[in-house]
Formats: sequence, structure tokens, C-alpha cells
Amino acid sequence: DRGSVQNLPKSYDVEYLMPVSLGTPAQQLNLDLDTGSSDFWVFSTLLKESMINGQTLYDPNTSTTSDKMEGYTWKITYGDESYSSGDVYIDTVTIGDLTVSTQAVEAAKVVSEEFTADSDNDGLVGLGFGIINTVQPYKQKTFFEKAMPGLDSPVFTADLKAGAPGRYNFGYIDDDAYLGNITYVPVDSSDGFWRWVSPGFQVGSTGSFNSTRIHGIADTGTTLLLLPDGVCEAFYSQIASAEYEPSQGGYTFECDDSTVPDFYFGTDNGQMIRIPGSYMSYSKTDTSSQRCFGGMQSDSGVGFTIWGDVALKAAFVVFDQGNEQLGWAEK
Ligand SMILES: O=C(Cc1ccccc1)Nn1cnc2ccccc21
Repeated sequence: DRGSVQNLPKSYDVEYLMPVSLGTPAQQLNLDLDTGSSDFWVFSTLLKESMINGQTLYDPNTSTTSDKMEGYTWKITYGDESYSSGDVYIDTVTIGDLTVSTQAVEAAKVVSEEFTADSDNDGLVGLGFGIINTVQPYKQKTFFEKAMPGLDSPVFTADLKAGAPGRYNFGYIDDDAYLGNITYVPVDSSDGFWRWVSPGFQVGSTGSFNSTRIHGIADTGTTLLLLPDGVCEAFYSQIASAEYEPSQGGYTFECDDSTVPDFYFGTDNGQMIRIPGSYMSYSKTDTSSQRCFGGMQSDSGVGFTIWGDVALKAAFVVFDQGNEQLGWAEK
């Protein structure tokens, strides 16, 4: 079996949403595929009106295939302090023609203001590893873990693009979606993330390669690229107008600064992925100014590096759960 679904970036590529069908008859919601968490949760009719702001709601009561998991609950808090919680139903879920008939669908009763404010986002499909699923009394499998046994290959791939529709594929690798070879690196899933080690980085096409092991996670649910302080300093030192602005919460530079270099990160045996300098102008710091918030920021608040969308959209990425490895290719 296999599946394929288009993903659409929101403005500034802050997140990528994909259509998902839940229940019978099908209820279509736009969800955020998130490899940095492992709960499948949706805005639902269980929510208080004050927490809803245009989102499409999953209504378990109108689905003829939903079953409430009595006594089961969930509550999740993300690294940025946003949170949600609720009850659990079993129902059929289809993503890109791939159907899981008994998916644990976590129906939200409470969501934090960040989620309420994001009117396009109807919930998350967590595709980290199931050991960090928050459902009590017994944790539940991710959509991919439920689908995996029936797939042609135990992989899903992420092809995120800058300001354009991309694609998530399940169960196969589309050889027309990337250039050259895919380089695989081992994954340590013990803390539930797609954690891997990069051998180093390079600033600019003429810069030297800095051999330094960077431990981090591949996270489609994080917008930016969060790297160690030393790496950020090496990068921003090459941009004439760059400065660290505590009032803005990070590095900023003049949006039209022509000295923004490309950034390369190593994967394995000499392969590097090139992130174009243009991906590093994340967003205007405020309407009047001509300064942009950098797409690369420090990971010092997190404790490990996060290869978020700014990095992932420069590559074709294979999340190989069957072999616990990540594949990286240029595109
Ligand atoms: O939370 C984070 C990034 C983060 C920020 C600060 C410290 C540690 C980690 N990403 N993320 C991954 N999935 C998410 C889902 C919702 C909100 C943020 C999400």
C-alpha cells in the first residue's frame, strides 16, 4: 500500500498543512504533519466556543465509524509552551488515499491561545515515535505506525518547498523528486524524536567545512532552524547588517542585505545540503522596519538542534522508521 498528499505552506512558510479525511461520512480537516511530536489531535465539537476561531471541527457524534475510548485522555505541551488536551476516539483516517481504519483520534476539549489564533490549522498529525504519545492510561500508535505493516516500504518522505506546494509520500520513494543520491544517517529514536548527528557545516560556497558533531532532530513542526550558538555566530558574522536583537528575541538583518550567504550542513561521507541564503530571511520584524528576523536562530533555549522547515525545505527527506534512519537528498 502507499499514499501521497500535497502539502501547502502558510505565509512565510511558518507551517505546512495537508488535507486529511476523518470518519464516515468523511470530514476533511487541514492538519499539520509534525515529526517533532506523536499525538494525532484535532479541533473538535467538544471545544468551548471561545477557543474556536474559524477552524474546521471533527464531530465524532456524526461519524458512524467513531467509537469513544471511555476513560482515555490526552494532554500535550510543546516546546514553545503551547498546549492542548481532550478525549480519545477510534475512527477511520485517510491521508492521500492511505487509510488507517482504527486510528486513535485525539479530540481537543482545550487548546492554548496559539492554536486558537491559527485559524487555518485544524490540528496535528504527530509522526514522531509512539513512545512519546501522551494518551493515558495507554499510549497510542501514530498514523504511520498503524499504516506501516501494510506499506510497500516502511518509509514516509517530506518534500517541503519554499512558498510553493510540496508533497508527503507514504510507503515509497519517488525517484523523480530528488537529485543525485539519497544519503542515509542513523536515527536514535529513544526520546521519540528523529534524532541524528550532522558532521558539521559550511558558511558560503567558498567557506571552509567546520567539522563539529551537531546533535539534533528533524522536525517538520518547527518553523525555523535552531542551531548551536557557535554556528549562528559563524553564519551571522558574514552578514554586514546582522545583529543579535534581544528585544526581537534573536538575530535580525536588513531584509535586502545582499551579503546573506548560503548555509551548508553535512549529512554523511562528504554529502552536504545547501540552504539558499534567501531561506534565511524569515519575516519582517515589524511593519515599518526593513529588518528581517533570521531563519536560523540559537538552540540554547532547547538543549539540542532543531532542523525545522527552513532546513527541511532545502532537501528531500526520507523518514525511514523501518530501519531507524533518515535519508537526505538535494532537489
Ligand atoms: O515546539 C517546538 C519548537 C521548540 C521551541 C522552543 C523550545 C523547544 C522546541 N516545535 N514544535 C514541534 N511541534 C510543535 C507543535 C506545536 C507547536 C510547536 C511545535
